Amino acid sequence: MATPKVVSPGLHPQLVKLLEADTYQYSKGRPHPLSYYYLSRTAVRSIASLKTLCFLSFLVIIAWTFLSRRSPYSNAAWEKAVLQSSQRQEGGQMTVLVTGAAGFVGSHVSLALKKRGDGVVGLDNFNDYYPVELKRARASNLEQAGIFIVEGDLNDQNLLMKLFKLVHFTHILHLAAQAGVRYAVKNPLAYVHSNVGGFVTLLEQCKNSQPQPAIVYASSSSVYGLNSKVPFSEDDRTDHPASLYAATKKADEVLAHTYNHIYGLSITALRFFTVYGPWGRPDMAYFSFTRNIVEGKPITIFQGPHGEELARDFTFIDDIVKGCVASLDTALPSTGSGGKKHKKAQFRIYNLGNTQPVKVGDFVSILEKHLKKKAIRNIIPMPSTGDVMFTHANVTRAKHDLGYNPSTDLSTGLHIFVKWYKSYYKEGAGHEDMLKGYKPY
Ligand SMILES: O=C(O)[C@H]1O[C@H](OP(=O)(O)OP(=O)(O)OC[C@H]2O[C@@H](n3ccc(=O)[nH]c3=O)[C@H](O)[C@@H]2O)[C@H](O)[C@@H](O)[C@H]1O
Repeated sequence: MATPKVVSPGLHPQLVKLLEADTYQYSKGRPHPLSYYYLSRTAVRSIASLKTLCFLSFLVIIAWTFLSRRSPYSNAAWEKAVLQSSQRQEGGQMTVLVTGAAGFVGSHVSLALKKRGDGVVGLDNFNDYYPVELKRARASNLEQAGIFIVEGDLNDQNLLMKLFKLVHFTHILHLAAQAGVRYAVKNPLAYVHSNVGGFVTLLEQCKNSQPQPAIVYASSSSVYGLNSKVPFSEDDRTDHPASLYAATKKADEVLAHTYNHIYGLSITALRFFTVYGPWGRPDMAYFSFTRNIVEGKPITIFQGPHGEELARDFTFIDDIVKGCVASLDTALPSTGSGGKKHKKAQFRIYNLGNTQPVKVGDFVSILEKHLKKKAIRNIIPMPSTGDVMFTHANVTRAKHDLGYNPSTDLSTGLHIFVKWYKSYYKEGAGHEDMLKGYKPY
């Protein structure tokens, strides 16, 4: 092939040299090292490589930022905080993992355990079932007491593995759950995820631990469902749940039995009866009714099919805390290792109620007295969202085994709650905005 002629009159000699060199590629089949073609290709390639490098660096920075936010548990500071929180102080006998530590019951029991010297590590996913700011505020109380809350989900096997590798927990107080009876109609899978999936993930981790911890966990009065024998005793039938929430709590009880039977895990189920008190749950009636009465808004009171009033065995938080602590103190060690049970392990179920059911209308009257304000009562037929007509605990077994003795009557307990509510949500305290726009299901 003939070499193309480069005509270059009047051009700068350096440019002529380059243009001539550019023809080199035609004759030799490859670009001359001085050609435009070669130089421009090289420049383009360098720019492209630089671009790729910049893009990759950008990806790395994004991934690092994302992972470091999603997995705060991968750094040394996190491990130090967990270890510090797990340290026992003088008088402490156990090292407890409290799941749901930023929750209502979890935060109270964590503080009680820490106060007497036990090592306490919290775990909570800070979900937004009700305003998260309240959970953050509880968590900040715990932080001040030296309790670190790991932020993560129970279903995260890697997180649990890492946590159990770092700390030898003697006890697990498992209170994390998707709570609320009526919301289960709206979001059933949230209950399956937390109450069934999360519980099994935790049991799996405990079963594999060496040595295995003893487990105390929250069941619910709702497992009695349509049971009509009063008061409710632990041996009564619990196979007629009225809500999906209750069904998942019943599932927990049978799952717990299986792990106790096969793997020797020591397990105690506590059936809580409508727990109320300071730092409580905004989705529950005592809280939302208080808010509405204070704000002059109507409250909705459910009625049975023949106009009957519903009744609950409302139980004050301090009594529940005592029941939880006594259950941990009396829990025997698990008996398994290497995925096998070596002898029969402890399996217990207790009612933790107040033993004095109160009709919802009377409970509202007590609230009115403490709030010094009348409620606007809107009475409607009970919607078919899983409520039961009444609950009433027989606590003979808990009394005998745990020394459980509920001592706060509803009026005293609501007085304490109202005092807390008024100081926490007082105008200007900055907390009132937390509840704005929130409406319990
Ligand atoms: O012991 C339990 O196992 C459960 O207790 C709690 O459920 P409940 O007993 O339903 O409490 P809560 O909502 O305070 O309603 C109280 C009463 O007010 C009635 N109620 C409620 C709302 C309303 O708008 N109107 C009304 O009449 C209502 O019908 C009821 O009669 C926990 O939420 C739950 O997580 C679980 O732990």
